[in-house]
Amino acid sequence: MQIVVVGGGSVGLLYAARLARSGQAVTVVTRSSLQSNQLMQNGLSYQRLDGEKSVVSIFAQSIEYGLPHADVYLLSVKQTDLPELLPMLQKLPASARIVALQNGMGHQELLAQILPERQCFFAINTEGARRLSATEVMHTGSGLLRIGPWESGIEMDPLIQSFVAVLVGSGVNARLEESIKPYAWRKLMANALINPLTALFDIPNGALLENPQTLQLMRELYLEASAVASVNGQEMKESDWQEIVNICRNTSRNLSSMLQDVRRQKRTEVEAINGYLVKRGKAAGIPTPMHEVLLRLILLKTDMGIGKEGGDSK
Ligand SMILES: NC(=O)C1=CN([C@@H]2O[C@H](COP(=O)(O)OP(=O)(O)OC[C@H]3O[C@@H](n4cnc5c(N)ncnc54)[C@H](OP(=O)(O)O)[C@@H]3O)[C@@H](O)[C@H]2O)C=CC1
Ligand SMILES: CC(C)(CO)C(=O)C(=O)O
Repeated sequence: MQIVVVGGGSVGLLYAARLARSGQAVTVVTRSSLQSNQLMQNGLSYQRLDGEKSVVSIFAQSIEYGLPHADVYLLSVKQTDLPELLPMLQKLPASARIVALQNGMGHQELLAQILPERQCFFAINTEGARRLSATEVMHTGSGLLRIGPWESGIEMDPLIQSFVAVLVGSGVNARLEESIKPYAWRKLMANALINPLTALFDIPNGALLENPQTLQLMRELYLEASAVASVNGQEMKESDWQEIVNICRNTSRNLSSMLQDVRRQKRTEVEAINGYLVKRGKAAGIPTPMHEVLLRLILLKTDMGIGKEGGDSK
């Protein structure tokens, strides 16, 4: 099976490394030719959860040459970068399958505008990853990669079934689901609690659980978001709150993707996460003042360049 990972960031490099390490035909499509050249020359350095390091040979090319032929395209760019890929995705042959693994919401609607439902699949990832440089990635938290169609009722696709089997064979904790939508809502809730707080306070995920104040903030944000989820047909249970706490615990060393963005002074996904909850809340007449404040604080923090660090060597 030919696999293309679009986006050589934290998550893209994590899965590319694991697939390539087990001998799969995988190509990383990067934004810059500098990164693709470095990957081709130096290989991809991958640090496992247990600390073991290895360098994996990998194919890479820059997006300026378009998308190479593949059976499955794993889209691991941010929500904010998806729109610019749409013209290329629209030209893919009908046999190709897309798996979009963005956090937040909005990607499903975008892809549905350009591709038939039978070509589009979605992934919800609770694994933690951190790109250390253009050619180095570290696995920072254990989790699960759920893959499936957005809604149930779609006949299972053999190519996607094989893709999940290939991931599992590569040691990835991957699972095929009948419908991703309920998981996407639950992941949205988790990201709406974890990401902006870790980005604001510049702390790893696990630190949120160490202070009763942050835990209380998370709980109140959860209750606000649950009301929005409920009017959208997603009833949250106490176990869903527990699951968010578990994600925090299992990725305790991880710097959330939003904190990584703030540090690198990149646009964050806050509009697709807390912003989405605020928008859906407004449409249903449900107040979401805490999510609205977080949304504005993160936008401000990025605008003002607060939290910037040296960044990686990309
Ligand atoms: N990091 C984590 O632990 C987790 C992240 N996620 C989600 O996974 C998704 C990816 O996140 P993450 O890996 O952290 O993000 P990163 O920003 O680390 O990686 C995204 C990569 O996509 C590249 N890119 C952007 N546009 C293009 C393009 N047009 N063509 C080719 N490459 C492009 C970026 O290049 P450049 O750097 O040059 O901009 C960057 O390398 C997000 O939706 C995130 O929320 C989910 C779970 C955990
Ligand atoms: C799972 C989690 C919270 C890991 O940090 C994540 O999705 C992110 O950072 O965006």
